[in-house]
Amino acid sequence: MPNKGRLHEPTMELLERAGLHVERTADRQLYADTVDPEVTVLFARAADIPEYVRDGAADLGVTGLDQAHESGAVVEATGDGSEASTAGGEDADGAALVDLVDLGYGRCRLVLAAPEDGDITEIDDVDGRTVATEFPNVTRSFFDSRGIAPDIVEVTGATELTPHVEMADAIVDITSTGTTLKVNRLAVIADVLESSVRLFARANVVDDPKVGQVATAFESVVAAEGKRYLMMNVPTSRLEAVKDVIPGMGGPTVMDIAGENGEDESGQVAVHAVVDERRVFEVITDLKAVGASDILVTEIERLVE
Ligand SMILES: Nc1ncnc2c1ncn2[C@@H]1O[C@H](COP(=O)(O)OP(=O)(O)OP(=O)(O)O)[C@@H](O)[C@H]1O
Ligand SMILES: O=P(O)(O)OC[C@H]1O[C@H](OP(=O)(O)OP(=O)(O)O)[C@H](O)[C@@H]1O
Ligand SMILES: [Mg+2]
Repeated sequence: MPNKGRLHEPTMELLERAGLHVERTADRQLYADTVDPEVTVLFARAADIPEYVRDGAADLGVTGLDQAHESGAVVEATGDGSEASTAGGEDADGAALVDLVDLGYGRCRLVLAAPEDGDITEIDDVDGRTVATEFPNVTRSFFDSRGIAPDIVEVTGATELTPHVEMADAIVDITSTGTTLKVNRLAVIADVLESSVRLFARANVVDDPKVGQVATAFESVVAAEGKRYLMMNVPTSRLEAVKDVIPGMGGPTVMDIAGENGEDESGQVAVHAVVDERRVFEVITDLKAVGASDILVTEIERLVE
């Protein structure tokens, strides 16, 4: 997993929520045990993680899809039936990376951009010009597949500066909010790649049961994201109206409320349901209107579907 930078914290949080508590003793420690004796965590640069996994130094890796492509790996999709895709050149040693789970964070686009008021307005204009990037392999294969041959200059950061100091005519760089491009007066010419952080495995470990367990645990955290758990009391006579308000995932769970003798004396049932967090406000208003009371809203840590 990433040792620093923007991907470090969310990845640590993901491991915690997935139940894989990391037992780290020092801040700069580069490997650590987890509560699972079969799972050890290595901390490396986001850009190096695909190489660790392809080499077999690690079996699984958490990093951006952009980094996987830049490493030159063949990236195979799983689970969603989509075709395996390749970018960034051939996988010489045959060590493909399997994209197991889209973890949802680090969402960004790799784009071709050029000065707003310059003479580059479409991809073809870049032919014979200079493009600066932190992603030379992805950039080269993007232009190769279009029969365009710019000079590619590799930089390690602050790429947006290069067109203003005559180092490059255009750039291929990451954008998410678009702020950095805008303040540097650069316009998007074309999309190169969409990326987010993924759980990758080396192809030859995909069938390992432990790899499956980690993937399922990570998936359950992603599935719980943006969901809330609602608990409430409902008069039996109002149950159907409440069910109409919360269609939920396979409908709500309905339980008897035990009275003193273990019998339902209140004429009420307890109803539990999973609701999209964006709908919570609206759903609570509707639930109260149809007679629900004592409504509790809680976060969901994991959701194993
Ligand atoms: N602005 C951004 N928004 C969303 N995701 C991003 C953004 N910048 C980078 N990423 C994702 O994070 C990955 C790691 O980025 P990078 O290697 O630049 O590390 P960093 O966390 O930005 O740290 P630093 O730039 O200080 O080395 C990228 O490959 C990309 O997948
Ligand atoms: O569209 P925005 O929201 O502005 O984000 C895009 C910027 O974020 C990243 O930079 P980062 O802060 O990681 O610095 P770096 O260039 O040194 O990696 C990326 O390289 C872009 O410069
Ligand atoms: Mg960065």
